[in-house]
Amino acid sequence: MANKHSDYIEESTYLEKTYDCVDKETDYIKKEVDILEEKFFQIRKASGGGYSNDYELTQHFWKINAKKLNELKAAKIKPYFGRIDFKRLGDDETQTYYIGKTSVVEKENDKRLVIDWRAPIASLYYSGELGEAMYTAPEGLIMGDLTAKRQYEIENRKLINIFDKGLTPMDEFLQKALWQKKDNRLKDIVTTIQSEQNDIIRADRKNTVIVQGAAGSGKTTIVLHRIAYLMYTYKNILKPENILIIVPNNLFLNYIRDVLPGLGVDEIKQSTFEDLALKLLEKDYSLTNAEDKLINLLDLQSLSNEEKSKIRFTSTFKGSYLFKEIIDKFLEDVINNIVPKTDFEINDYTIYTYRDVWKMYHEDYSYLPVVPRIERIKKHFKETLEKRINEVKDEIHEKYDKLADKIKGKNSDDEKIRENLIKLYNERDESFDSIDKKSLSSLENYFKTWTKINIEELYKDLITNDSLLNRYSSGKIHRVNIAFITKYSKQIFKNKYLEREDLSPLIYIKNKLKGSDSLGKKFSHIVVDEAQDLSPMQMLILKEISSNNSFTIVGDLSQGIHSYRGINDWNEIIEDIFQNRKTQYLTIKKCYRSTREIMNFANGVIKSLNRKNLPLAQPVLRSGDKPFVINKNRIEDIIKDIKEKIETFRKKEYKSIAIICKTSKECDEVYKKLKNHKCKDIQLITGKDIDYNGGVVIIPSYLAKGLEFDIVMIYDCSKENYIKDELHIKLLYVAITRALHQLYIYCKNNPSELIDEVNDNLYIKL
Ligand SMILES: Nc1ncnc2c1ncn2[C@@H]1O[C@H](COP(=O)(O)OP(=O)(O)OP(=O)(O)O)[C@@H](O)[C@H]1O
Repeated sequence: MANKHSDYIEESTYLEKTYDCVDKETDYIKKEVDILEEKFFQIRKASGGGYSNDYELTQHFWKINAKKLNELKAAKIKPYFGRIDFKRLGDDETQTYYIGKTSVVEKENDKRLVIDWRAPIASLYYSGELGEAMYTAPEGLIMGDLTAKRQYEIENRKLINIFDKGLTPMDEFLQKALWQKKDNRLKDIVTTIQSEQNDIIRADRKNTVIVQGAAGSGKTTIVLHRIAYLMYTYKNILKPENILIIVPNNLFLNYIRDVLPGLGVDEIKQSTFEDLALKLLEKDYSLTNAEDKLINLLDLQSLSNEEKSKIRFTSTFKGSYLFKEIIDKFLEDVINNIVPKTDFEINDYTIYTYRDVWKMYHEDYSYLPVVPRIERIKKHFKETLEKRINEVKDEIHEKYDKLADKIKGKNSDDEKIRENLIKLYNERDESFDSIDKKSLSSLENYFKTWTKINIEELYKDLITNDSLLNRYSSGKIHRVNIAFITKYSKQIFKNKYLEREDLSPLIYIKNKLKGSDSLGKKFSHIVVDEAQDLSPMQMLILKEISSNNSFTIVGDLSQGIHSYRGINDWNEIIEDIFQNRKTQYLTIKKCYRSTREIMNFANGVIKSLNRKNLPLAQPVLRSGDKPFVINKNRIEDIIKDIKEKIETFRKKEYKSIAIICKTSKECDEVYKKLKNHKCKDIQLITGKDIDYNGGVVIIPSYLAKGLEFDIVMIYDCSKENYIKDELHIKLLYVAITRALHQLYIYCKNNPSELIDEVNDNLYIKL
């Protein structure tokens, strides 16, 4: 216990002093907030609700104070959790640093009692070993000697425990955190960030950081902490509205929504790729249901294997780098054929020759994307038209002057000459008039002869046209596959839909033809979670809306249940999309979510994939029950067992229990059956836009991806329901790795081959 520690009295005094400071600071800021709120009221009254500079300024200070007050609220519970003693090379004295979620400063003497966990030196707390140590600060690498590393357990303003690195196992602290029961929200981990996680959180902002992380290794948690770190470290450069997080669905968005505000970061833009894509396209396309394709691929009856493989191929193709190259070639031809091979004429007088226009289009303005280029040329024409017409008129003048000279030189009487000259000059003036009158309409008509650019039509032309795809793919795709792609796409478009795989090529075309400005503002940092489900083409689009290639991309290929439209190898992204420029590839293997037994079992299942380049997750620390595989002859008996287990776990106060099914249809069936058995308070999640409320939930595994539950029961993992193919292996792996403490797998009659192949020492058969 802490009171047996030799530094207990000293540490307790420091804690009291810190609490004192937090209390005082809180009182001070509360008063400031009151004053500012009163000021608000007065300004509003005086300005009658109108805009005022003073109001903006007051609001700015109010926001800063309200944020600090929030941070102090957390500090009031626990002002710090760790400490390091560090002697900088060349210094005589060792300095002590207490580390907390937010800094605490003594106003009177400006003394920092607690430093923020994101401060450069705090990195030593997470990654430094006792002895020689170093960390990176804005001024460069700082070397020195790390003489102590300490953790504190504080409850109700009292010091409960002190752990010293080297004397007590530091894992104890982490163990306690991991044994906690989880509710419906992800939590921050500032007190227990591990060294390999710290490296990702603090990785160079300018790099494209790509992380392959095992299930439960903390990827989601880490990226959120990385954002908090970046916002703190680069507060003068990064604005929250310029940071973007891409998440798989809205359920997931709700699941992570407390973490960033808890770390003092607000107003970060978070979106699914589809929502973002529709905004970039500025059109409200109707999309086919995102999960329908997966459900079709999982259905073991409706489609033949050949059909499934073609559907998979079409999805892969639409998101591939190869398709990007095909689009490039196709657009090159479109762009080269926009300008008609004719002169711009008015009344047979050439205002601009085809050669002039060609030069403008292919040389003078070729630096512009084609749509703004055409606009620029139109503008140029309008600006110079009058001058050009005057030049043409001068030529006409000359022509008529010559004609007049001829008339004058003729041997006719004066009256005749006069008549002819009047006729000639009238003709000339009429011609001038006509040119003037027709100038604008001729210009318009001339541009009407240019090929029209309609992004949607261009895309649909390409993806539904066998000969175009054949021509531009240069034999890289088999004709049979092309025929399927075009037929399949026609069918979707006929029903006035697009599928999500169509969105990125459309944006790509828009970007190519209209330029990246047409995609709106650029982001200074983009985070992609569950990145294995995004295609190379989607990554390319994200790259287009990034101002600097500053990315944090995390995912797990073992969980790539959408691998038919996602990424199968991180090298595809590193080489094709980011072209090896400033990319940093990292792997994290340790799983913090599930017990060792659950993770060993999950590894047994994923081994069936036979992928040598996929590192297995390393289970750490916690040990619990082996997973239970429960075999019943009747579905009714499975339901009864699930019901009994729910009742038992509820009594044990587990906060989150999931029954994970293969599809939403299966979820509906289980839900009805449990209801018939009077099993109450169960939430059914099958669609999108839903928030998990905690407690018992029935959910398909593709929606459970990213989430976690104290107890997981997998419904019907029988031979007929889970076959040995890539999709089923990954789906089962995802379901298993959602469990923190206990896992039950139900099978009707016989377990799936995927379970049979796991070493039977790794689970208990019931
Ligand atoms: N250093 C840590 N200390 C305490 N808990 C941690 C730590 N790292 C991760 N965790 C916990 O492990 C669980 C898994 O984290 P998270 O969901 O971020 O992992 P993930 O890699 O995104 O998982 P998946 O890919 O399987 O969805 C969470 O409960 C998280 O709080």
